[in-house]
Amino acid sequence: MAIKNIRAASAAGLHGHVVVPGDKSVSHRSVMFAGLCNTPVRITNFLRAQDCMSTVKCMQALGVKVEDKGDSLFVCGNGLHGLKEATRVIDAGNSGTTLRLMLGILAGQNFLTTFTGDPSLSSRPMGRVIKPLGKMGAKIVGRQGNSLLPITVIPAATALKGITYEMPMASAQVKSAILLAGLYAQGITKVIEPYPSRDHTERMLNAFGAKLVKEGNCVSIYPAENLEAPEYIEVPGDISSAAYFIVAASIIKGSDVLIKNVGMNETRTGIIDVLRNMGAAIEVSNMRKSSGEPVADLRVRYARLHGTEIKAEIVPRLIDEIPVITVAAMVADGITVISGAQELRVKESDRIKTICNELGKLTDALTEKEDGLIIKGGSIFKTAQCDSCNDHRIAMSLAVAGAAGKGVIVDHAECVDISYPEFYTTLEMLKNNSQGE
Ligand SMILES: O=C(O)C1=C[C@@H](OP(=O)(O)O)[C@@H](O)[C@H](O)C1
Ligand SMILES: C=C(OP(=O)(O)O)C(=O)O
Repeated sequence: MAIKNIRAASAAGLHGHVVVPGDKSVSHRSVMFAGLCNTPVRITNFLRAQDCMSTVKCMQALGVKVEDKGDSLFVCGNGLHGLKEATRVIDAGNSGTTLRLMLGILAGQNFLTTFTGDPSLSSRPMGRVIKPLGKMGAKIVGRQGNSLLPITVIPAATALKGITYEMPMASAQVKSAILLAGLYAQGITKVIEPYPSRDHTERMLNAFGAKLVKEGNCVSIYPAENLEAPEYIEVPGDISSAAYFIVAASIIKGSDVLIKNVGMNETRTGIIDVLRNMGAAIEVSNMRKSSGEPVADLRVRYARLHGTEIKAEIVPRLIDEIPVITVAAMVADGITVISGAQELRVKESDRIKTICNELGKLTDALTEKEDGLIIKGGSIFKTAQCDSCNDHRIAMSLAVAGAAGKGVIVDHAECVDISYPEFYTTLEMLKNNSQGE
């Protein structure tokens, strides 16, 4: 499936209900942290997509037993100090989260590990975790002055030491890598971020008995002797996957869609705040907790949207949703300006460029800025053949734009398998449901 032909939605719009798959960030962490315990952990609603499977293979290579029994994933580790040296180079695939968090876990081990990855991951900056881990005493080397894959973690001569680190960017991956290394360090490790990023690591480590203290944008972790897992973890639905249907239902006339079991952690709900601010009709109901994370059902109906301004402080709360928010802004009345989003340049693709080049084939509305975009709303959609550039979030955003406009052909469409393998089937199902179902 190298090419996918997405047809425009009918005049009836999108209808029906969707249960989005498990959250990617929480799935990664569940298998990593469970693998650092010495009692078995059952994980339900684990995201079986390529990125999370990279994490599973990584933990298996380090001696952790992970078994998929259909409805649940069973993880059985050998304790916080029980990881074993892998016999081969470990492939982190396309997943930045896998590689960066694993570097944090491995920084304090007394064995050697070498990582590789796909061409996209091999061009993404890793100095942002290697530098602070180096300050803690870790020995990590890589290509291009210890900044790119392949990367080797060398056993450190002495124990890691806690540091206070002021992060130059708001990044949950960098924060998490340092906090994980902090579990193995002597003394307290403190991380300060410019703006709050997703806090799944802090919540889950806390539930596993680690001592963390949060004060504003600063979080400290104490060294741990061991981690104690709950018997089971239920992964909430991924709001980043729900985002495509939240936007599609908001911009396709006649739509009325119910999205069930969506993770509502407030470090992730920036998209709801922004779309509501643009006039979207999003109703939240059935708010509850799922293994320490808030979840809810979302009813989204078509509404006329207007342009907005998205600034640096909210960007970490919606970083992965900016490609699809751009699609909403292309339809909205007036101008939308996105600033402070330069982190998009170091994702699976340079997302600012890819958005402008590929979504730009469907409209004249987009202007590139160094740190974001200017989007002229109310634009006429054309149809075109566009390239996802092997970036899953771009592929799904192109599909939403095609469904909302005049259709689109997506090249390298199969990359949705990174985070949402059932995406195209679900979109077609919503398009085919008759109105008032
Ligand atoms: O910690 C995580 O699970 C993630 C953090 C974000 O990356 P950064 O922390 O690099 O911004 C996000 O883009 C990525 O999809 C998942
Ligand atoms: C940036 C993403 O993931 P990662 O950094 O884990 O590759 C993403 O899923 O959009």
